[in-house]
Amino acid sequence: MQQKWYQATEVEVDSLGQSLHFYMETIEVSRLSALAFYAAGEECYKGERFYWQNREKTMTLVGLGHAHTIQNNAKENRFDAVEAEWKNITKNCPKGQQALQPILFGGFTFDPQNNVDGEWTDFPEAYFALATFQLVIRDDKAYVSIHLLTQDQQAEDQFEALRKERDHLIHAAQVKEVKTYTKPEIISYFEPYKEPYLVSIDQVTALIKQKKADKVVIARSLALQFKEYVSAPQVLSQIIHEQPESYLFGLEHRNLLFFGASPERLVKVEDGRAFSSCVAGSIKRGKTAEEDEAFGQSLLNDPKNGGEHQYVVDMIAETFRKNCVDMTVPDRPRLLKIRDIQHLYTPVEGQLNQDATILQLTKSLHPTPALGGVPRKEALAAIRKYEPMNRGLYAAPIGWLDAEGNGEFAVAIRSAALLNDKAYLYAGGGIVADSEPQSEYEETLVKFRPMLRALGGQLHE
Ligand SMILES: C=C(O[C@@H]1C=C(C(=O)O)C=C[C@H]1O)C(=O)O
Ligand SMILES: [Mg+2]
Repeated sequence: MQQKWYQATEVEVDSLGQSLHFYMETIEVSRLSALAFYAAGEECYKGERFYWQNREKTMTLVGLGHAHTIQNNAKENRFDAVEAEWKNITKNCPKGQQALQPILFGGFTFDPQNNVDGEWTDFPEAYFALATFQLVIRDDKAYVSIHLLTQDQQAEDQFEALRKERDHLIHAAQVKEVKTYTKPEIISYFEPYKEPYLVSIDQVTALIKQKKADKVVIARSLALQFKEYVSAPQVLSQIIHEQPESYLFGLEHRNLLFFGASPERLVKVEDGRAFSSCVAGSIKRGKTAEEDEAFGQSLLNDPKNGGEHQYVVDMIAETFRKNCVDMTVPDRPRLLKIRDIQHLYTPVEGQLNQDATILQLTKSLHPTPALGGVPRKEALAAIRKYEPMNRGLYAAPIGWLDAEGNGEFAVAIRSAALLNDKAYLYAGGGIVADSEPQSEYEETLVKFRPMLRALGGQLHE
């Protein structure tokens, strides 16, 4: 017999001035493939799906369909607006049982001041969804929830139809053979701003030498054209197999899938404890264990990378100091090794103050000097001036929160936007006074690699 929980609560959605009823039901199901569940939504829920898995693989989340979206273009107010609306919707939700929590998933774009047209045109500055069908796999248990927000007080028929649809989706995910997806076939590969990028590194280091900023993260993109349409499950399956040691994420908005495999946590909140990670300073992996070790040691001892890293530690530690008690920050970084690259890494944690929340921390932390720079204002101005693109969700916070204030946001690097038969990959690096254009360029090539591999390409060394 399946475990089953059903709840109905009344909420007010202020922005619409409406009173809504929130019906939800959660069942425990035998473990199923999260990707197969995602793929089961291919026909009916394209454009309204999301996928998430944390680094430790202890939490996997899939959403199909939108029971409700929270989106806005409220600039610096966007974090508060999302928080207020989510609080309103969930204020009558029963607390205490993690498995029954409705989850809000989405992201905040990197820079709401950026209006450069392209693949991110029309993408909201804050874009979050509560899924109609939510799959959560935690500690080897799988739960599927139905969420329905409606004005109807009598929604039994509607809810019954959703139960049928849920059973159909679970069945499809459980019985279909595990599909093996082929890699997309690339027909053209284009580095749109290679020359301007190299020039901009010199311009930014000049700016830094004139003491107008200390560090600025400059990024660029790579454009791919495929032979034919590429599907979301097809690319997600590649990163699931190829990047197991990273956060994995996919978020659909209309015909765009933003996806990636990031090693970097922005913030996690669990039962009142907050965690962040400082990840900055990079070197490639060695071809042998010995070479890898030697590269790692040289990264740990390199003053230029150490400088890039320290700006991040100082800023995240300062933010935690303001929002937490019992804060811990190790004295020196260690190495974070992932498939294609090694980074300097310093974890930070603390006990959250009463009034601090995951979205308030996200608001304060974004962008950290790992993605923006120091000072923040000057760095953002330099990015707007020297980066001829729109980052969209690249380098931005992406993740989830529940009704009790738990949640996690990753920094959406090692990421790409897929639009039908085209993809745009993004990568950047921290520029400090002694950065050199050619080695920064090569660092971005290494950072493109995870998404390029997933999309069927490879780099000429
Ligand atoms: C900006 C990126 O990565 C960031 C920059 C790093 C660096 O310059 O050393 C390292 C890790 C990330 O914080 C990216 O991957 O695009
Ligand atoms: Mg770097």
